[in-house]
Amino acid sequence: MDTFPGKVLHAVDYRSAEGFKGKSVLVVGSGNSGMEIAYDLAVAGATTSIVIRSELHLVSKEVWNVAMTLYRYLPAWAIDKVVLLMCAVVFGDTARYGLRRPAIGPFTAKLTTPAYPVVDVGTYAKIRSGEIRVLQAGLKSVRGSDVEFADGQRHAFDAVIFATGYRSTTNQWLKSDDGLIGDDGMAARSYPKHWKGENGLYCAGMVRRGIYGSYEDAELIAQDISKQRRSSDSSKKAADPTLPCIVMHQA
Ligand SMILES: NC(=O)C1=CN([C@@H]2O[C@H](COP(=O)(O)OP(=O)(O)OC[C@H]3O[C@@H](n4cnc5c(N)ncnc54)[C@H](OP(=O)(O)O)[C@@H]3O)[C@@H](O)[C@H]2O)C=CC1
Ligand SMILES: O=C(O)C(=O)Cc1c[nH]c2ccccc12
Repeated sequence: MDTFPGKVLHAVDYRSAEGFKGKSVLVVGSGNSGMEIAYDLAVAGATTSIVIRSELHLVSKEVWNVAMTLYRYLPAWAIDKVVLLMCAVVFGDTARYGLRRPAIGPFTAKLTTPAYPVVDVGTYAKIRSGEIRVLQAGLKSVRGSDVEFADGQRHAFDAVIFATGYRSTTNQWLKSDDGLIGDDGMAARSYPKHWKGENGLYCAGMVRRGIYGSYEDAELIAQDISKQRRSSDSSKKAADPTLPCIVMHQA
């Protein structure tokens, strides 16, 4: 990227499409961040391309709301069938436009892997109309404003936005050796034994179980803190001077 003359930023620093109107912008990464940023850029009048190098499940907010509701009543494989059927009606065959679906169903994937579906905010309509161009191979090299892709395509861009995801920084600031946090900065132990460490250390939302997973952790932690307060009150001992510490992360 040293020779690239244009603007380069990571999604974390993206605020708006201001300054990108009329520019040719490459978005690298097709998670929820990349797909939302590509939409934002296209609406603002940027000539937008997005790198989608892997399979992904595109869903709509409405379809995913149904999936989350069905979780109380149906097993994951059945929810997958319902979701894929509804998505076929809403989107048609997404693979025609470079959005190939994984073999594993979207709900099974959410429960058993870190992969979360992409919730369409209007990006798909712009891909279908050709307003957003899909590039199906990763970056190979950059020479000046020319970007070469792994499939041999070459295109010139004025700006590149890396929506390539995040790493947890917990281990940079937290010294803990009780095995609560793993080397990757996420929970070391697996669900449902992941949330409570020693000496009032807890973690919430660190096992990639979505928004509802964070909410369950938060409830368990609040109950645990409240239980300890009650037991120290009843024995009339001085309150434990250790304050609880909660590490939170949404991924
Ligand atoms: N509205 C919402 O609900 C939103 C939710 N989120 C959530 O926040 C979290 C972070 O999302 P996000 O920032 O999108 O990150 P993600 O980790 O979800 O996605 C990263 C994307 O970058 C791609 N990528 C990584 N490295 C490269 C590379 N070298 N070349 C090409 N592609 C690459 C990945 O593809 P590959 O799979 O091939 O590695 C993937 O498509 C997720 O849990 C997401 O669901 C984020 C934004 C909005
Ligand atoms: O907690 C989760 O994993 C969720 O998927 C929460 C959720 C429920 N309905 C939605 C619709 C769009 C995006 C997320 C959700």
